[in-house]
Amino acid sequence: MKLKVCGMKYNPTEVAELQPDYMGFIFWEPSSRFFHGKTPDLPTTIKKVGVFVDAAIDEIAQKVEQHGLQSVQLHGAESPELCQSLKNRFPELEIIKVFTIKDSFNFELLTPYETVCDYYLFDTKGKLPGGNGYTFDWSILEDYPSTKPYFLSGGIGPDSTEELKSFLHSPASKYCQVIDVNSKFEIEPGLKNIEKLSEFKELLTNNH
Ligand SMILES: O=C(O)c1ccccc1N[C@@H]1O[C@H](COP(=O)(O)O)[C@@H](O)[C@H]1O
Repeated sequence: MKLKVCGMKYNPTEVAELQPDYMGFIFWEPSSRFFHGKTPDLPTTIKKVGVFVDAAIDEIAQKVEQHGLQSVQLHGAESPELCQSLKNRFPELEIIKVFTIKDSFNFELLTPYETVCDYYLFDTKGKLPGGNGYTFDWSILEDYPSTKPYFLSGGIGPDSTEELKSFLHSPASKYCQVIDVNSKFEIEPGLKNIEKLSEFKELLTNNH
């Protein structure tokens, strides 16, 4: 099982030393984890993800080039057309389209995105577009109708380990490829708790 650590701000270099598979930088200004400045160079084994919320395609494209992003996480109501345009401009770019879940989810919403994105990411619906720190009922994913790999996200923290272990051994996780963590591994927004992340990574490695 792969790991994405999102919301880099104050200590990305220490996070990179843990060798997660993905590291996310939030390019949505209202976020307390908004990243400005130069992103660090990362080992080639770590994909650099830019997180956007309803940004214009030119802004996304500019950030892809400026920061050498390998992936973009589209966390708003981005259309399938926007995803397709990004693919046309950057054929190698991984496109992760986010869908938020509350008590239930209409999986038909995925259909228009099946051919235009590489991954889905399931997060919990909350007041903010992301980074709310709440989990959703993962058993909803028992009805996942696609074969596209997905990221599991939303409020996953050090206390989620037992629940996560049981999810990862259930059929609902068949297409789950990445566990995405953010606010629950922080000392303050954007400052990640390296010790807790290291323990969590160990758990993921030992379970898959
Ligand atoms: O973290 C933020 O501030 C944020 C703002 C806008 C869009 C996405 C954001 N974070 C993403 O939200 C999910 C879940 O985070 P959490 O575990 O609930 O804190 C994660 O993918 C972050 O990338």
